[in-house]
Amino acid sequence: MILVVLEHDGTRLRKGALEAITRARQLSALGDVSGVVIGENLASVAEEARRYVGTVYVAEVGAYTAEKWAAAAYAAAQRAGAKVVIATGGRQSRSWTPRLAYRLGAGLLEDTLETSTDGSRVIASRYSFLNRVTEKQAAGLPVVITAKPNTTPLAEPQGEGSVERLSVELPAAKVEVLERVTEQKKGVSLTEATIVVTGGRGLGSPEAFAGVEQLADLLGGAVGATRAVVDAGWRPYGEQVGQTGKTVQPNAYIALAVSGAVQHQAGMNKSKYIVAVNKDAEAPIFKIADYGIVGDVHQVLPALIEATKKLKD
Ligand SMILES: Cc1cc2nc3c(=O)[nH]c(=O)nc-3n(C[C@H](O)[C@H](O)[C@H](O)COP(=O)(O)OP(=O)(O)OC[C@H]3O[C@@H](n4cnc5c(N)ncnc54)[C@H](O)[C@@H]3O)c2cc1C
Repeated sequence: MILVVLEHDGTRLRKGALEAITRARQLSALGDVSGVVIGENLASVAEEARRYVGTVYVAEVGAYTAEKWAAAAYAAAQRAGAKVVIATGGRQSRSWTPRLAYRLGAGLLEDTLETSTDGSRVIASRYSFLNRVTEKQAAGLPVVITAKPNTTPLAEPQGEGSVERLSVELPAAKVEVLERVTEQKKGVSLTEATIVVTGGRGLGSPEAFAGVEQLADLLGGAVGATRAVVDAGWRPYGEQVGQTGKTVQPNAYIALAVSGAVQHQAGMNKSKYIVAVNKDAEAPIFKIADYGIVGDVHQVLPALIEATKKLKD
């Protein structure tokens, strides 16, 4: 049996959960797929989840702590008899999956780009050594895997699974959460956005990002940035797209004054449509772009904003 720990936002499954289900289905030689939803008030996510997996285990354990998530995933893995556990890669899973792997006596394949099986082991590729190297790993069973977001197609619903409530033995908390303040983020999240508008160093200044933000807002998309821009302190690291930043897979990726270095491409080349604006016709980004405009971004971006406004009116 394969168990997928299904990430959600309290109401719906996140995109990363649908990618993790695809990963599980790709390993179907190792068993059927079940899932677990962990958190509080899980009725609606459990209902959605059962359209994707055979059994959905529901672990009502309250607000997040790494100990609770590890305990809930462990209980679900035991109940399901799972030898493979798959979760979405990210900050949160980096803290609870090692605990789970330890309790299961399992290997841990972290932040994998793709996974397959030779029948008895899971083979995975991932970036390592500060993302300078792509390496291939193999682990026997049991194994815990995290899948780097935006590397895998989203799963489609498949039938009607059952829902089972899980009783979880929670460890005594060693750390108490005294207060939790959630940042009110403007706009959509970069990794979940269907449109991403990314600005590169060729914009010339942090102020020029006002136009990037405006276009992203008009299109209902998110703002991305290259590492050159982040290193210069123009934009926060959370917006960096690429090998050492986020991987995105939107329907449309608009790259403004971005050269398209391989390390940047590693984070966006799976986008459905790529649109590039660059004054240099030889810029590498044009090699992967579906639509390209050779021109000065300071003229093209205002024109794009005006055209988008007109289309919306
Ligand atoms: C180990 C490692 C990891 C890395 N990880 C990442 C990563 O995660 N993400 C990432 O982005 N990079 C990463 N990099 C850096 C990467 O190699 C590039 O240096 C970076 O992507 C370049 O950013 P850029 O395209 O904004 O800048 P540049 O390469 O300087 O490109 C600017 C572009 O703007 C164009 N331009 C200039 N003025 C205008 C104008 N007025 N109008 C239109 N176009 C204009 C230029 O023609 C040029 O193509 C990494 C590098 C290493 C070594």
